[in-house]
Amino acid sequence: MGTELDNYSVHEDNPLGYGSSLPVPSVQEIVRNDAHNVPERYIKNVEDRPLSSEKCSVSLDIPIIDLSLLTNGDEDELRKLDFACKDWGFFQIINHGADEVLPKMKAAVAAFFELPLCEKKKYAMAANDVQGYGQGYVVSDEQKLDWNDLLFLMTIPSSFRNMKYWPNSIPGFMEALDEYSVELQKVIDDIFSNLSLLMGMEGGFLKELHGVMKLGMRMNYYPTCSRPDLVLGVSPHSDCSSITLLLQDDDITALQIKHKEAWIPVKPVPNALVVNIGDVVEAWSNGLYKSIEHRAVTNEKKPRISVATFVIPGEDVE
Ligand SMILES: O=C(O)CCC(=O)C(=O)O
Ligand SMILES: [Fe+2]
Repeated sequence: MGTELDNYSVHEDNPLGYGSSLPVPSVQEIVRNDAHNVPERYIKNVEDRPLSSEKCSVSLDIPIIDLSLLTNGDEDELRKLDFACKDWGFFQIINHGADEVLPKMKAAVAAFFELPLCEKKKYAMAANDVQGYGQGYVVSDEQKLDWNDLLFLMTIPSSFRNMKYWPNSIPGFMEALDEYSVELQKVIDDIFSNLSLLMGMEGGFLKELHGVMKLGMRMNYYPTCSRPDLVLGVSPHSDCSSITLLLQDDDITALQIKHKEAWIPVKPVPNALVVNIGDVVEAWSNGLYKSIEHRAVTNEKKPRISVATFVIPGEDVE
């Protein structure tokens, strides 16, 4: 199982210590040149394909948590959150207060991927970095690749920003990321204060446990694929964040999570954010809350955009 943002040691020339990636072609460009081309390197081994022998169940939905109820101290909703973290490791939040900025954020990300390749390449990930435009964590020439292009940026704290990766030709791009980061921080505070209560701690406990809390945003672009049965948008992995918040298109079901040995599709709820427990909270909760394996599939009809925001504790945190 691959894990986002971990399994790497800190290098002197790699300020974030998240490792580095070999350059591979833009999938968006492969599809633009020939919509029917699915190069060998993207074709998963039979057992790893989206519809391999594993059960695919469509009858279950992950829990939906009303964040406004939680902030009003609703005990039933708090119990629901506890169940969601234990039994699913995933939930969707509604009434989170960030609705207004979501379309702006989606538009900013879409505008970036609409830029011509030569323009996007100005922001290409350097060999020793994870920030920038690229194709994820490629460590070997033999590795099977995912059907996905991405732009990864640290947004908070601003001292972790590397401005050479921030597209400056898109009006409103920085404002959208700034606003989205500010709104998400409030949502994150609310979630952690409720998780702290569930763990029998003071409301501010888990937030403080992070030390310097950082936000890293992985903006994903999944082009259409003529053979969605052969490829994966993102291979199965768990996030090594404390929690991750996912913004996704309202009309495409692509994210799948491992639940009781089956891959369960996460049906988008308009304006909701998908939240998942990462490896850090799994450890902090002594394994009570689960960091669940997930993956994304592709489709033939419509490209998809998602933004995964990883909440990352300070380096010195146990
Ligand atoms: O796009 C998705 O639905 C999932 C993305 C994801 O899991 C990630 O970026 O870590
Ligand atoms: Fe993920």
